[in-house]
Amino acid sequence: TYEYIVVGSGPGGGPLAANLARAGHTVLLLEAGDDQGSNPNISQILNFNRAGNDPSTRWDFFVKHSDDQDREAKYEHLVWKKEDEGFYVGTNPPGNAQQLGIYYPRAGTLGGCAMHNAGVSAMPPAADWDHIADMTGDETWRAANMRKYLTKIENAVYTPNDRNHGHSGYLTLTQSGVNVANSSDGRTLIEAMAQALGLGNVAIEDLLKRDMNADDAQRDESTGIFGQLRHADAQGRRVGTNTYIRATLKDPQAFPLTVQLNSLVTKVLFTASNSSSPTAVGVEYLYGKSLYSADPRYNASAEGEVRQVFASREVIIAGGVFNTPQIMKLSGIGPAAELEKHNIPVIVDLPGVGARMADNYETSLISLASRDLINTSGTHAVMLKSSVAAGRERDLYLFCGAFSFEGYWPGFPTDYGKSQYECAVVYIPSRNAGSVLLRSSNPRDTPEINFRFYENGGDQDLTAMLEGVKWARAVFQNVSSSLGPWKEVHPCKHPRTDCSEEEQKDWIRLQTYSHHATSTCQIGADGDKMAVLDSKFRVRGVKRLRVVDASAFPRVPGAFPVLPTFVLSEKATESILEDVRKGRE
Ligand SMILES: Cc1cc2nc3c(=O)[nH]c(=O)nc-3n(C[C@H](O)[C@H](O)[C@H](O)COP(=O)(O)OP(=O)(O)OC[C@H]3O[C@@H](n4cnc5c(N)ncnc54)[C@H](O)[C@@H]3O)c2cc1C
Repeated sequence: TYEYIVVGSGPGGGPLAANLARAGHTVLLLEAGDDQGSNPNISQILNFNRAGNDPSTRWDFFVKHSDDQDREAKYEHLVWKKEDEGFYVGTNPPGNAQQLGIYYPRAGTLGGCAMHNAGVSAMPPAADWDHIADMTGDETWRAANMRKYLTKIENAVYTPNDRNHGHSGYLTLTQSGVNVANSSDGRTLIEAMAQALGLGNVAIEDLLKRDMNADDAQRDESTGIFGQLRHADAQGRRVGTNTYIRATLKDPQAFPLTVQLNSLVTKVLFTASNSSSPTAVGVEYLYGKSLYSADPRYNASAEGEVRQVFASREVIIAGGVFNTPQIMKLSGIGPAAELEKHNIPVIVDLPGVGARMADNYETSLISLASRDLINTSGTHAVMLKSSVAAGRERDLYLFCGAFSFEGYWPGFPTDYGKSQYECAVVYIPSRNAGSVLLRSSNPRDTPEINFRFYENGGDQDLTAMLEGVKWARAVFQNVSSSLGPWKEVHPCKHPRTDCSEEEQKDWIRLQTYSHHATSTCQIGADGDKMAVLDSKFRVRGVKRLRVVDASAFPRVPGAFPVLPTFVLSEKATESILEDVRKGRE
């Protein structure tokens, strides 16, 4: 028995477990994967594409983007399983290949997806935090209050003298900054972008030092070029979940944290399933390597050992956006009809579990210069406001550089050679139309995941994304140097230059990808039957159970969810410790 059991070690659960232990509580952190923190594919942030393909951390999910079979079949990187068990990627599969779906990577490892992501670290607009305060009436969610969690956890080495940032937290943030401008070709392109933004003779170095997380009242409306921030140190080593957990484990006398790896939690244990207020008392898990079928090393005949462990204070679920709702449903918390279909006894009928999933939409403009680009390294960000931007906030986040990234599939990304340059376009406002449903009651099966892209507000969203693409295209066309003429790879494939807006929108609609899913166990208002959590992360209808991960956000926070999830973890720590102080159950 431990005081707290935390399930999952990503940016939600990992720091929370460490924080509770640092506050003197006994904590068991259960993680389905193992520790690859010393594997260079994982530990060096710029190896993120290698990390995403590394079988030692990879969890392969295959999802749908819509309910429309024809549309799904046109996705250029659709994944199939061949007869020889290998993957085929494309729209013309060999005979007898089985359609798996659209690849959506997750990391099943100590540190969660913060161990294979690109590490881009952006605070959301104030409106995203204020939305939670407005919905729940809990004023502690106001953006003005949430800033303190960022300054507590961050070590903003890129801005050492800025007192509105923190410099002693566990989360080192670095900026790709001026390196990007060190090559003449990179510089030429950024200068063309500055020109397109009407920035006149501003020094490129100054633009690349702009802080997208500045504590500035105008921040959410300010557009233009920014340095890309990452949770990594100056040597490019990933910093965050894994490093913070390891640092906490170094002093077991002071910090009573136990990390149990290779432990797939299968359900939460309750006092009595027929009680009027069921109380979480522990979890059941399978102990063994690669027990989840998303793991490429999965072997169905290795069944693992069933174990139980108990919590005297609370159980906290932080399995990530797909696994948290799966664990909740397997435990009897979810839509009653779905649970009954799988013969799972209902503890609480909570229809919001696994519903209203959201994600940022992402597309890309890739073009090939007329010659190889020289010495271009790194990426920078450009934030824009489209014509459909709600209120006054910027709604497009572009990251540009000499790379190609077109979404995910086993073996991603493509490489169009040394002349490639891309601006990836992330659309910030998100829609909640997706779902995570149980395929079966077997905890080793992956759930059925459907994002239902563009189901709500699609035209408006596509208009905004196309504007991002058109902006980047105009930059390429206006670069006055030996780099042109450019050959566009997509959306308007060279040699065509006359694609209509509708054609381009159709291409974007079909080929949009994503990797920032959130909101499958949302915080919501009292009285909202779809709300899964209250504003203190407590699961409604049961006692001593919380969810602390990206599932909890009512919508995707800004353009990139990882930093907000680190912040959320800090807020949850405070809520839990406050209950201890006040002697609340
Ligand atoms: C390829 C990729 C790139 C990304 N790039 C960025 C980026 O640059 N910037 C950004 O802001 N965001 C990025 N993201 C998203 C971001 O990393 C996630 O939003 C964030 O990690 C979510 O944190 P989490 O704690 O909710 O869950 P996760 O990070 O998914 O962690 C969940 C953990 O729980 C464990 N777990 C799951 N089920 C069980 C179980 N049953 N028992 C025990 N353990 C379990 C998993 O193994 C995992 O370690 C990216 C995501 C992906 C997939």
